[in-house]
Amino acid sequence: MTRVAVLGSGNWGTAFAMILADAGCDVMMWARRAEVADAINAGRNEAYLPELELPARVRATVDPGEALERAGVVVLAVPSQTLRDNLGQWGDAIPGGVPVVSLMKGVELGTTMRMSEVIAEAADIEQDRVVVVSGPNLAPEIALRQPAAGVVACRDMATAERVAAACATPWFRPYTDTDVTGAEVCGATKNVVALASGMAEGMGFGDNTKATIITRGLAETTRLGLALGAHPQTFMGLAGVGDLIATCMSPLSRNHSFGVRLGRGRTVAEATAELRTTTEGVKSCESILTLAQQHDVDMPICEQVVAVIRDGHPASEVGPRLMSRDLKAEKH
Ligand SMILES: NC(=O)C1=CN([C@@H]2O[C@H](COP(=O)(O)OP(=O)(O)OC[C@H]3O[C@@H](n4cnc5c(N)ncnc54)[C@H](O)[C@@H]3O)[C@@H](O)[C@H]2O)C=CC1
Ligand SMILES: O=C(CO)COP(=O)(O)O
Repeated sequence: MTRVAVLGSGNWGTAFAMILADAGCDVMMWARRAEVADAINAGRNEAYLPELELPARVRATVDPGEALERAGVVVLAVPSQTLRDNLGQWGDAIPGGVPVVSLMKGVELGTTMRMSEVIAEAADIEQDRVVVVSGPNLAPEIALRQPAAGVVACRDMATAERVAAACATPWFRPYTDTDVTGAEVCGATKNVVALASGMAEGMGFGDNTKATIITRGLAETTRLGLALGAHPQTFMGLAGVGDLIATCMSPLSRNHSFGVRLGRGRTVAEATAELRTTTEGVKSCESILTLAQQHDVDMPICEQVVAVIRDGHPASEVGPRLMSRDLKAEKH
């Protein structure tokens, strides 16, 4: 039986812990706050997923050393922008040789590094044992054990297979892959596209508009990914199209909900205060745009999301700006 450490006891850490337990693993979670660890040990993470009754195999502690002790797999589920700090605090306690799984969907501000790169650098982990899990996996639906699939990507296929085996259940189906870069670019960028899709919804636009944003969002995600060396097929898969559809259309997505508020005229500060949760695209839009500029990649939707979020432009200006650009061929 695999013992898994899940570092981060928020929405996705908790839902993924349940997947692992359902797949037969013993799970030890690390929580920042004692009341969260206590609640998990009592069977329910009241602060994040109160409706979910956790399997008895899921336990929690506030001591990262205790969580990581004897772990055969380590899973990281913290916000992208705090990951480096988190690893600074407990990265040394990660056991040697075991797979380290990133559940994060973001790009680090300042460095423009993907999460696997931050993990490798900050915790001195070989890239061959860094694994990325991505796909259309909204935590509240996962917590209800609704059928879903995801991608488990690692440069080393045998390591991807090992992690896939640790999280395969009758209702969660992991597909293995070796395209870590593609999975990460998809996961981070779809949050930015979901902000744009949410803005459109908040302004009262319907499904044609959202489908247009999703499809053109996929085009710019693909351009960025290919420039970074990703495999073209990844963008058509679960981490690409799959997660774009889920996140851009679902009211359960925090990025989508944040965008809806902006579309209704709220400021970034107001939307942040209303939602009070991790909304990765709000920070990563800027680092993704910088990454695109570094690689001379055109990302007009991302550019407009940055104009609204960083520069305070009204969401109502996004549509006219995108629609009035020079006409071009679709496959470009
Ligand atoms: N919630 C979802 O449906 C999904 C989330 N993800 C990704 O998983 C990652 C984590 O997201 P969630 O679990 O939803 O976030 P969350 O906000 O629900 O939980 C974040 C966890 O990180 C911990 N944490 C550690 N250090 C922190 C710090 N300095 N500041 C704030 N929190 C800190 C928090 O205590 C909390 O346990 C994100 O990158 C997100 O994009 C990916 C797929 C699905
Ligand atoms: O990544 C997710 C679903 O796959 C979760 O999306 P949000 O972070 O927008 O809630």
